[in-house]
Amino acid sequence: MASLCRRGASAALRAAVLESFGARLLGLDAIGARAASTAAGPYKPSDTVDVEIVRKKGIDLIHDPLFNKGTAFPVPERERLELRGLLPKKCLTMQGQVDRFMEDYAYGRTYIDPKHVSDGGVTPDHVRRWKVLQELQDRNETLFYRILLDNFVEMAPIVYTPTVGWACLNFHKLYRRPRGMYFCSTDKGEMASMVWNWPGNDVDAIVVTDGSRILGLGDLGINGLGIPIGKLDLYVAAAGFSPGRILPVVVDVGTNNRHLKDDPLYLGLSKERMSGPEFYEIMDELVKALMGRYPQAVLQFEDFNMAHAAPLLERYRDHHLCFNDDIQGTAATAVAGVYGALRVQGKSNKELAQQRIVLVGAGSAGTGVARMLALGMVKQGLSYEEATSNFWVLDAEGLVTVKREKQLSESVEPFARKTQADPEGEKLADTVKRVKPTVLIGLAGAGKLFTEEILVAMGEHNERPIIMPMSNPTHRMECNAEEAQKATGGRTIFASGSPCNDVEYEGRVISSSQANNLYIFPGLALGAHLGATRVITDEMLMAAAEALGDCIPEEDLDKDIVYPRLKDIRYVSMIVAKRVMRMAYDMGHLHSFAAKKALEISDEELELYVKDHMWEPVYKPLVNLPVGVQE
Ligand SMILES: NC(=O)C1=CN([C@@H]2O[C@H](COP(=O)(O)OP(=O)(O)OC[C@H]3O[C@@H](n4cnc5c(N)ncnc54)[C@H](OP(=O)(O)O)[C@@H]3O)[C@@H](O)[C@H]2O)C=CC1
Ligand SMILES: CC(=O)C(=O)O
Ligand SMILES: [Mg+2]
Repeated sequence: MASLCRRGASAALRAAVLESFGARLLGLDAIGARAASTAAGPYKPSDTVDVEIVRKKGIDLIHDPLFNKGTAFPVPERERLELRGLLPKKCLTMQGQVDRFMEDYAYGRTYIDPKHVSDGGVTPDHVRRWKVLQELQDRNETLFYRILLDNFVEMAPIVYTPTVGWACLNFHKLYRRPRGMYFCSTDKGEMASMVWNWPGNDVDAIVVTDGSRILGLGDLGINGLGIPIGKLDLYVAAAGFSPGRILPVVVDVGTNNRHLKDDPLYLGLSKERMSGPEFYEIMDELVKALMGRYPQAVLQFEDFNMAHAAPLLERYRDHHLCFNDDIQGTAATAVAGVYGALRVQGKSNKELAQQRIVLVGAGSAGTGVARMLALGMVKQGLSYEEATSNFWVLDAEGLVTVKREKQLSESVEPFARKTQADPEGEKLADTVKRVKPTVLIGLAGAGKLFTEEILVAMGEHNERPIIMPMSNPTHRMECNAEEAQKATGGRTIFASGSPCNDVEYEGRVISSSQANNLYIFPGLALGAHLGATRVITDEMLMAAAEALGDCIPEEDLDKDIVYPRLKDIRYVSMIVAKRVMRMAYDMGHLHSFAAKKALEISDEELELYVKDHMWEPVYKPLVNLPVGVQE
């Protein structure tokens, strides 16, 4: 069925769905939000207001961030839940709390010494804002997510890349209170019982890392837990997972980061990283423990190094509801971005098959992206071998060819160049000049690889070069938007892993887009979770990629924007989830009876189904009161 957002589709219908999202984002309470969905379709609960079951009272309730409302506890709840005297007299509305918080967030009272900020692209003010937000999350999650969702464009770079990179680098110094679970190789044999220490009986999404390749920052050991936390913040804000039903996990198998190992403040194992069969034994036990207690949860593997990322995915993907975000989420993101860029050029998805793609970084992300773009070309009629011949892939040793002496990994091997014309180990600049690619993608995490010379060459060979420096965080990107536009006379269609400002060039403002898997993983996981799909297949990922591409409004394509606006992230996640569920259904992987029913009725019905299963950051009543008393 046609997407609501496809070019030429009914703008009015799309606007109506967006508007109904907007109504929620603008602060309709639970009752109002339900009324909105009631008007639109049959997924309506009754007129009664659900009372949240909370087993705590008094100070314990205030100290539980999942239920705490702080100064917004209404008088009846203060009376019935033994809160009187524990809070200032004045009861604020949630909006009143938002206003107080935003003042602190925007102007700040904490001074951060610039010398404590070591990560390029992250300023002391980013760090201050990150701290203010963390403190709020530790106190009151509902308010935190309300604010994060309503200010997503401003705050995603704070809770996520690039600032989360700084937080991971400094995690051992910043650690104050626990969030998520820590498993260690020394816990071998105990994990199945340890997992029962987690307080939640229901978990819908788990993100796990071993910290071995955090963004482009390398091995950060258990400091890497900041990434599952940041990713799951986006699960909640972007896709409406419930904050009480997510679980960030780090598995400590040592670290090869000498600085951390030698640092007395480091909180993980100070020994060399484990590998080989021992590593897989630990992972098998961990996955079994997590899935044993939470068999319905989606498991996202995140930021595992190249040696383990693909093998772990292959180990579990056929019989677990899991995916690797760096390999698969990034791949779907890149496909959507290239489709978007082709449409900016006035071309259709079909012309993917005609692209010549140079891709720097032959790791988990790079080879995942190459494979999925190749599968996209296969969809347009090429054989897989023909498709792979459109790629030139480089790693730290230069162009990868079949002449490479060291053994190539299974994921790189299909992309190794086979012709005499392709010199083994060729430098990027030479490859770009020789091959004249239409698309240049960076996923090496090595900083400024797209030099002026390379960018100029891209501009010489293409009327509208497509340039995607996708590495993270900001200072590991291959180039920034300004460099790309300057070198190509403002003609680049640009998308980067971490956010870049739009560029002013010769009196024009040229848009920059963000090519980050944050557009895919929340909606993909939501679709898989709601559809109880049990596995996540290539077809579901391709459906997610196409859905994402279709979400770009016509008027944004005219401004060279190749991804949807971040302010519409919940809408995007809903569309991605919907298309993932539809594909799962077509492939016989949709096992949720309710989702199947909604899907069989109509596309709109399915959208409402997805929307109504998204958690909303609004205060729910904690005691039974007549409707209206809560606010
Ligand atoms: N935008 C997004 O959504 C995403 C971005 N990323 C980013 O992609 C980057 C890579 O991630 P991932 O693939 O998992 O990492 P890996 O460690 O698996 O792979 C890195 C690859 O880059 C190559 N490389 C390193 N230095 C250079 C260099 N100087 N010139 C050319 N190639 C080089 C490595 O080659 P060799 O093996 O020879 O050392 C390797 O092939 C990170 O910065 C990460 O943040 C990842 C996922 C999503
Ligand atoms: C975005 C992401 O997943 C990464 O940079 O690793
Ligand atoms: Mg990642």
